[in-house]
Amino acid sequence: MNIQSVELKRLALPLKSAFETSLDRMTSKDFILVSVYDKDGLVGYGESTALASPYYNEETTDTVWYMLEKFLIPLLFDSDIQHPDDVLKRFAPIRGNNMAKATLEGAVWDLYCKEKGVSLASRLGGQKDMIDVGVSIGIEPTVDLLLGKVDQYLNEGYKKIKVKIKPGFDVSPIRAIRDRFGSDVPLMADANSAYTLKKLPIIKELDQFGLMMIEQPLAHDDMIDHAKLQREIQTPICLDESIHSAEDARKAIELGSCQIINIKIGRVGGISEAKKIHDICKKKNIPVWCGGMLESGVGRAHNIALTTLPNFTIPGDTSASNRYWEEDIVSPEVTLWKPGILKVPEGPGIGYEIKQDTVNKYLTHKKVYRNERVK
Ligand SMILES: O=C(O)CCC(=O)C1=CC=C[C@@H](O)[C@@H]1C(=O)O
Ligand SMILES: [Mg+2]
Repeated sequence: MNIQSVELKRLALPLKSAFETSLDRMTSKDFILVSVYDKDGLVGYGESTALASPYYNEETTDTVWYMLEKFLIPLLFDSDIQHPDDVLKRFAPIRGNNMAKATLEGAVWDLYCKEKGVSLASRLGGQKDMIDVGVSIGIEPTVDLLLGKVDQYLNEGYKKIKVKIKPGFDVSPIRAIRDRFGSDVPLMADANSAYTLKKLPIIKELDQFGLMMIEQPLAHDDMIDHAKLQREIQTPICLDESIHSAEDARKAIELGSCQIINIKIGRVGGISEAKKIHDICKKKNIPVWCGGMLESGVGRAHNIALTTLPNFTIPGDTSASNRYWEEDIVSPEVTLWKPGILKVPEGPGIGYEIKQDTVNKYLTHKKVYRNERVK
C-alpha cells in the first residue's frame, strides 16, 4: 500500500442528550476523523475513540492528535505497508497510546480492504451477515427516567440493556428494572471502576438480580482483586478498562479475573490486536462482545465488522446512529435492520460513505500530512 497522504479532521458532534457515567458527563463527542489516501485516490477512514478528558483512560483527543502528528503518521510514511497487521508491529516501540494507534490502523484496514475490493468484515474472517446489538444507558437523574429509557430501548428490540451504576445509584435502579420488566430482560451493569473490595456487600446485593455480567467493578488497572471478587459472586465479571492487549486478556483469564471480555478496538490499540484477543478468548471459551465509545458511524462501522467474528456471542454496545446522534457523518446511517439487529454492510471496506457536508458542519480543526516518499 502506497500511502500518499493522511488528513486529520477534528469534529465536535453534539449528542441528542447528555451521557453520564461514574467517570464523566458528556454533551458532545470530540473526535478525530482520519482519512488515509493511496496514490490512486482511494481513501480509508478511522475514528479516534479517546474522550475529551482522561477519565476513561489516560488518552484524550488532544493526546491522540499529538501522537498522530508527531510519531504515528511519520512512522506510517516510513515505508510501504504490505498488510494492515504490519501497522501495529511498526507502532510497537511506542508505549501505550493505544487509541491513537487504533485511529490510524483502522483507517489503513479500511483502505486495504477498499484496494482489495472486499468488506472489512469478510477480510477479518467474519461469518455473520447480521449482528445482535444492545444499548448502553448512561446514569439518569432519576430511576423513573432510567425506567423510561429501558422501556424505549426494549421496544426497539435491543438484545442487551447496559446500565451505568455507581455507589448510591446501583441496587435501587437494578431492582426497579427487574421489578418493572422482569427477570428475563438481558440486563448488565457497568461500574467503570467505581467500587473497591470494601464495597463487597453492595456488589453481593447486586448478585441476586441475575445480571448477565457486571462490567469493571473494580480499579481500571486491576486483575487480582477482580479475581478475588469473582470467587465471591455468581454474576460473571466482564473486564473493559483492565484489558489493553492480548497479553492482558491471557493473564486475566489465567487469574480468573473475568468470565467475559468487552473488546474495544481503540482501548486495545487496533483491529489486529482486537482479533488476537478474540482468538485467545475463543480458545479459552471466554465469550466476548464489542464495547463502544460513543463513536460516530465510522467507528460504529469498524465495530460492526469486528462483531462478525464467531466468538462475539454476546450483543455489544453498537446501537443505531440515532441512539446518540441527530445526524451521523456516514451514509447510510447505522440503522436497525430488525429489532435489535444490524445488517453487516457488504460494500468494500467499512461499507459506509462519509457525508462530507455533515463533517464540515461540525469541523473544528483539520490538517493534511503528505508522504514525501510517495509521488
Ligand atoms: O458507545 C456506547 O454506546 C457505549 C458507551 C459506554 O458505555 C461507555 C463509553 C465510554 C466509557 C464508559 O462510560 C462506557 C464503557 O465503559 O463502556
Ligand atoms: Mg465499560
